[in-house]
Amino acid sequence: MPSTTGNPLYALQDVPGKGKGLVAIEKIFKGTRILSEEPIITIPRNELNSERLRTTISQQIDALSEHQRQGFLSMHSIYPYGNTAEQYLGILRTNTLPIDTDESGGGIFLEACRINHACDNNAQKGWNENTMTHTVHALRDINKGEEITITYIVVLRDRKARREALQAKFDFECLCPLCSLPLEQSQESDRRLDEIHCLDGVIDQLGTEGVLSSPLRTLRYFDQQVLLYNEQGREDVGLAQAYVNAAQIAIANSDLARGRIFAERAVSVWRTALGGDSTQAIENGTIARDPSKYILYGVSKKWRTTEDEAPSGLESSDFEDWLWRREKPKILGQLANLRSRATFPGFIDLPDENDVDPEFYESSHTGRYRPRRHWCFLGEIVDFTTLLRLQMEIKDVDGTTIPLYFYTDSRGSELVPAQVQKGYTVAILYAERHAFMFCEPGIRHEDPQMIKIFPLSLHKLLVLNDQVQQFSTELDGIRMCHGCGKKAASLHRCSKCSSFWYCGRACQVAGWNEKGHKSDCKFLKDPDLRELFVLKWDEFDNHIRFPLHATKD
Ligand SMILES: C[S@@+](CC[C@H](N)C(=O)[O-])C[C@H]1O[C@@H](n2cnc3c(N)ncnc32)[C@H](O)[C@@H]1O
Repeated sequence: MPSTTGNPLYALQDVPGKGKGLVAIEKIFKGTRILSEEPIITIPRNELNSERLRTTISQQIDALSEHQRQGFLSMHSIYPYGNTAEQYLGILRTNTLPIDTDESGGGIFLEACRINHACDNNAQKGWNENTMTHTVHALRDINKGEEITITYIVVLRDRKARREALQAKFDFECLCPLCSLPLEQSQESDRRLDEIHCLDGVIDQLGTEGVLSSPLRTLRYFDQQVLLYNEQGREDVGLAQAYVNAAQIAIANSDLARGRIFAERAVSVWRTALGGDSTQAIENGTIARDPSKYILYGVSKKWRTTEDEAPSGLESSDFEDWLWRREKPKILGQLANLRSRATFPGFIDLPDENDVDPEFYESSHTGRYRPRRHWCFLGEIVDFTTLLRLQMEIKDVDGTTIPLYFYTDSRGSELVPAQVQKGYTVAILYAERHAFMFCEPGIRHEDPQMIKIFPLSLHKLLVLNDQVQQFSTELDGIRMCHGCGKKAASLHRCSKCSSFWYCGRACQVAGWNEKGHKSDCKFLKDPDLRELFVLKWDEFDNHIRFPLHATKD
């Protein structure tokens, strides 16, 4: 049967196991508006009185043309009925699509309501408040003879959750390609969809605080969501929203270059999914043209760039690294850098102990979460006291002072008193943010093997790190002499710390006396400190512990 509105793109046909459905009668290209339709019946938004609701709906049905009435009555209902009023209600409950106006919250559309569900839907439904119509757009190319499908589920979760929701609300078992994947692939897809959902929760919780006080961490979430959408092959409203969020965070932090690109990408997805005349495409188009129009523009100046600062000529993966502010993966043979915020995060960037922060954790094949990589919090002891337990005030790389409480079995007395000194630096593996009942958030330390105190200030440690980066790194067999700065292949290393290299005796003396190696050598002799530099922080097999070199062995 051809479309009742004379739309040449599809026809209403019997679809085995699903009743009727819309089927493409010619190839429909991605982004095509498949239909744009006004409701024949609208459901009042604020009518709570069921009697009045029934009357309003009956009046609308009585006013339908014969053709519309036939169409309405032929729609599927999953509810049994004993009289006409119940029959109408059953059809409405099975078929209503959302409308977003002050007066009405949903409605019946002669054609759009005939579209069946698939969890890997090839089309997107949406209410367009500018045209006051329900629209359906192709999310990908749809072949002639292929059924047009939308999703009935607002948040797409794992297969089990989807199955339960569809059974309960629409009384059918979904056998779409996504639900029919072999077990292993289905589990992979479940993991991705659940992770996207979990990230939505984390992002909601962070709210504007995430945009301003920990923008990089929040941006990582959107980055991860986009990667997951791409892996899943979904280009829908969720992906568009992730780009909108990324644009907002960039622009709020004055990064106009990235803000514009994210907004452009959002517009492109909104256009495909909802059309160029949708409010979403129009509003984000305005931001893409002039990102400084965004209301939160410049609330922080942290990432300031101008609109034309985007690099040109980069390989696509390098461009994405730039766009998402990803830290470059280390070149093999390079040393870990203690200034890397991904590996040595400040307190604000640590995972919250009550969340499964996807930047730090991933689900393993056993279904449990495990760290994606190792990380280590560094903080300098500003003060400490022992009342019931050892407690410290420590200052992180951002200068933020936070409490550290020892909840180890020995309540901190396992530490040698000489190690616990103001001005020394505490390193805590896999640290997480803890909300204490009695004071501001900090770190609750439980496992004695996760902590180490280095006898130097955080500033000194970072300066030493810079030296190590310069003088310990080998590139193509070449190192730099710590004494004179000359680069050569045949240098001799300091036999005490094995970390710095010299042309010969004279350079070693110069390094020792004039360039501070006399004191640095003492610190670098500590194998745990050296391990901080050589550990492969990005490769997680098992948890590491102090002493680090023993873990490695
Ligand atoms: C809004 S109606 C869709 C149009 C309906 N097939 C018809 O003939 O009018 C929703 C109903 O269609 C059927 N349906 C939709 N998607 C389906 C699917 N993927 N598999 C089986 N039945 C489906 C279910 O009976 C569901 O309650």
